[in-house]
Amino acid sequence: MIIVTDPERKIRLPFSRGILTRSITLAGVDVGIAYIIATEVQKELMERKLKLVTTEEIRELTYQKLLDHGLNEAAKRYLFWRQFRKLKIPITILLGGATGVGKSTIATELAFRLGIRSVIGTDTIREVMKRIIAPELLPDLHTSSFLAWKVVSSRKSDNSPLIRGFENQVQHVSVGVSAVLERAYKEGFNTIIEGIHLVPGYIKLNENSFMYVITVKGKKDFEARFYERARYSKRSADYYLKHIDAILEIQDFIVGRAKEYGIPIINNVELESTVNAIMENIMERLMEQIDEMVKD
Ligand SMILES: Nc1ncnc2c1ncn2[C@@H]1O[C@H](COP(=O)(O)OP(=O)(O)O)[C@@H](O)[C@H]1O
Ligand SMILES: O=C(O)[C@@H](COP(=O)(O)O)OP(=O)(O)O
Repeated sequence: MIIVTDPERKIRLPFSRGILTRSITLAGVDVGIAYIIATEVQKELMERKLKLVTTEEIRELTYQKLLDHGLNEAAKRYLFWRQFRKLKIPITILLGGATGVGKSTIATELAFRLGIRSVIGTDTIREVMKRIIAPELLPDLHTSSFLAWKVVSSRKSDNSPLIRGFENQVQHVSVGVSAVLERAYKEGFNTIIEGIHLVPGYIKLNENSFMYVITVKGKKDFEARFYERARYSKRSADYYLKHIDAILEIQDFIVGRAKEYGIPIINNVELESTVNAIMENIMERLMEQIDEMVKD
């Protein structure tokens, strides 16, 4: 058995092809190829008759194998994500977008790949706030975002009553979102927040906040997502399909805000490419930061 040691983190663990495969997939490598590379690394370690190997030696060997497979970009990403985890830079990822676009699915996949344990939905924050603030006080909290307009007579604005009602709910839920964000910044832990209430311009971001607006093109795609979600949750597709025009109008409003505030918009066609696009973007921005840190 090969024992892996990390003097810095004072750990000694048996070599695991599964753990190495997962960290290679973090670099955006297909899991099948990642497994092949992890197997090659294991084979080489066994041929060297090594009983004890450091994480640094595994990193170098894996990096070389990625290059041998012609995966140069993935090799760079592999080194980056390992360096990122060592640097312990606390990051917050925020995924906004209309209901049903795929935010919580993407959040779960990102959390797995980045080893982030704290993931919270704004609909959960809203549920907590609903228990504390009675409908008589804030009626818009106690309904879906696309129905809030029915219970509030909001201030005059250029927007439609639907959007004014939606903005009301966003403004109120943003109080809870900001509380979660501030705690994450103060405690210095990585967190992912996802939900329709993450609308650009409603929450304060810092240099380690990475916000994205997720979209789905058109009614057909929304329909498929609602039916897919209804297969394993109690959120009935018909309820959302009945309000599809309102949901589309809200998506347009959120996209407009994203363009106004320079927030990346990602059309969520295929989960894998959406997750990779977000990780690429985070990596690029973090690498700039790390370069700045090294320069200073
Ligand atoms: N890229 C995708 N392609 C196909 N289906 C997806 C994709 N992303 C998410 N889904 C599915 O769409 C449904 C809605 O996703 P979900 O994450 O619940 O949306 P949201 O959190 O934005 O309301 C889920 O059943 C999910 O499995
Ligand atoms: O208010 C809304 O539009 C959705 C938001 O759900 P997410 O998109 O945040 O999952 O909550 P629901 O109506 O299901 O209670």
